[in-house]
Amino acid sequence: MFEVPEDEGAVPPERRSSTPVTTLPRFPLPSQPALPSASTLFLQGLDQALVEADIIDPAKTIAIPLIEVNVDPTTRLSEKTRKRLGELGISELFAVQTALLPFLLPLPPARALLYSPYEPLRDVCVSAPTGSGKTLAYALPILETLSSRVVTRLRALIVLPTRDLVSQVRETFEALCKGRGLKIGVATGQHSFSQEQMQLVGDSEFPLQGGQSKVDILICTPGRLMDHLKETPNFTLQHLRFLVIDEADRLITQAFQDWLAQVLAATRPPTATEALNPLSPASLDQMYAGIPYHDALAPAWLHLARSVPSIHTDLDETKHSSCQKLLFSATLTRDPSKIAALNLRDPKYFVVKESIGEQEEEAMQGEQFSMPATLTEHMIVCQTIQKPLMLFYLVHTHSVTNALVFTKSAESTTRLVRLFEFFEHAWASKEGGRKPVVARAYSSDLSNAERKSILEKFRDEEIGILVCSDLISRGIDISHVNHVVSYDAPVDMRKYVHRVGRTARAGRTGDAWSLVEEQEARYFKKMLSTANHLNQVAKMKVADKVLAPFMEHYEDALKQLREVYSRT
Ligand SMILES: Nc1ncnc2c1ncn2[C@@H]1O[C@H](COP(=O)(O)OP(=O)(O)OP(=O)(O)O)[C@@H](O)[C@H]1O
Repeated sequence: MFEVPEDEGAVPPERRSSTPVTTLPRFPLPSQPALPSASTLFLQGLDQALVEADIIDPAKTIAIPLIEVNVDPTTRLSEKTRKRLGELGISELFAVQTALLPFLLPLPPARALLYSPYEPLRDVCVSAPTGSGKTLAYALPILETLSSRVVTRLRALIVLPTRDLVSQVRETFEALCKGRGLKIGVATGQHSFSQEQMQLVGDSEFPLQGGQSKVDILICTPGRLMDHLKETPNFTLQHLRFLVIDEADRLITQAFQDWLAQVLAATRPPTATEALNPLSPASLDQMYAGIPYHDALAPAWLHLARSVPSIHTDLDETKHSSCQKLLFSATLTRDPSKIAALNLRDPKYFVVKESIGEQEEEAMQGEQFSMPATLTEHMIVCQTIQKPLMLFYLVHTHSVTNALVFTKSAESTTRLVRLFEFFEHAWASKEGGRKPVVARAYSSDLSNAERKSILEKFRDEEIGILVCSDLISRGIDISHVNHVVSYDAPVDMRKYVHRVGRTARAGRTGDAWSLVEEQEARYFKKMLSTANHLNQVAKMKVADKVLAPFMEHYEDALKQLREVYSRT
């Protein structure tokens, strides 16, 4: 039996033996491995490409040279495009554009091919602050790449969550592509389905394996895209070179008709087995009803052509779809399960944000949001009853006009506008008959034509305050918005980021004000602090005596509002 070695110091002197005891060698106690850092733990399970994202400094710009060279090696832009940008008043590339253009426009320019079946192109995910120029970051590479096309085919598809955004992005493309011969179409359901079909594919008498298109670039909402995929003869995505999903985090969570899976499937060539299986949607018989010839199939679809004898050899290389997926958002999800649904091909991530110290990075867990550097944020905690007063106070003490005011519903939007009008008329007459500040509601209750006209009036500064629901919290670009007021506090950080991002765009300054009811304050602060953003929002206290001058007119306005509602 072994004698258990004892620590000499722990044995009383009377029990210590004079003969040395043979002790077993001591081994170090098992030690705990050092704990991984908080940021390492957070990154576990994330796509490696996301971990290795390219971080781009938001302050980075590159001047667009006007010298006469065909393709400028730095910006990768052709002379025609640089000239056009100059005419549009754009003289430099913003940070997100400085990174995307070289990546998407390879040198020499001849390599910007319309098809790349043997060298699959890498997909791209971009997270960049609101107003940082993401639209041009994809519109410019699309324009430059498609300029080399001879035949019109549907080669770029841009999917956006709302009709308003579709028409905004269309305007950008039309301005940019002027004189370049590229045809741009939209599909949002604003026109009748047959009208849209005519505009997109024309008169399709008989099915063509290669499809048919009257547009090179299609900008659409997912719902109408699905309708065309299912029901428009000869509408095909096989020639797509670019699939852009803008406001990607919102769109990929929209389950509508399983739109994403269906669109992705339509960009992939069917396997030979799928093509021969009469039950498969990709079946040749179903698709082409036995038409014996093909009409310009995309390279990766050529095996479907019945008129082309398919002789397989060991040297055959797999042909890939040439479609490159580009995902954009100011709040792009880092949730691996959601990203997985996109089936990205060797994705490259670009993140535009201030680089921060290692220690700060360490302290950050969870989703990170980067805001425009030119944005100033405030929060005012108040009682529910005081919120209208706070709005009047902001308008008349902090000159909050050219402002978007966000409420939680279309109904509260209408009510607030009525109250504001009653107050404003009384207040303006008190101030010697000056013109009252005009407020209008912008909500889903209005028709398209009404919404368009209201937005135009707001752009022309005939309307000073646009009270709206979250319908326009994403993407809408109105340069003169100086203020954003969250009259009802946003319920999550994403909403907050997109709302406040309607101001401080393209390097301009802007202010965001959040009115937070006392009972919501804890939740709101927690939301900001989880996003490591609490310190960036200044807390403002507004004393009762500052609000007192507005009180009388506010009470009058409330009385008038009550009368209106009791009558209706
Ligand atoms: N290089 C540039 N020079 C000057 N203005 C630019 C440049 N790039 C974009 N802009 C302008 O900046 C504004 C914001 O651009 P854009 O709408 O693309 O932002 P965004 O990043 O998509 O924002 P959001 O996330 O809110 O949709 C637009 O008015 C656009 O014309």
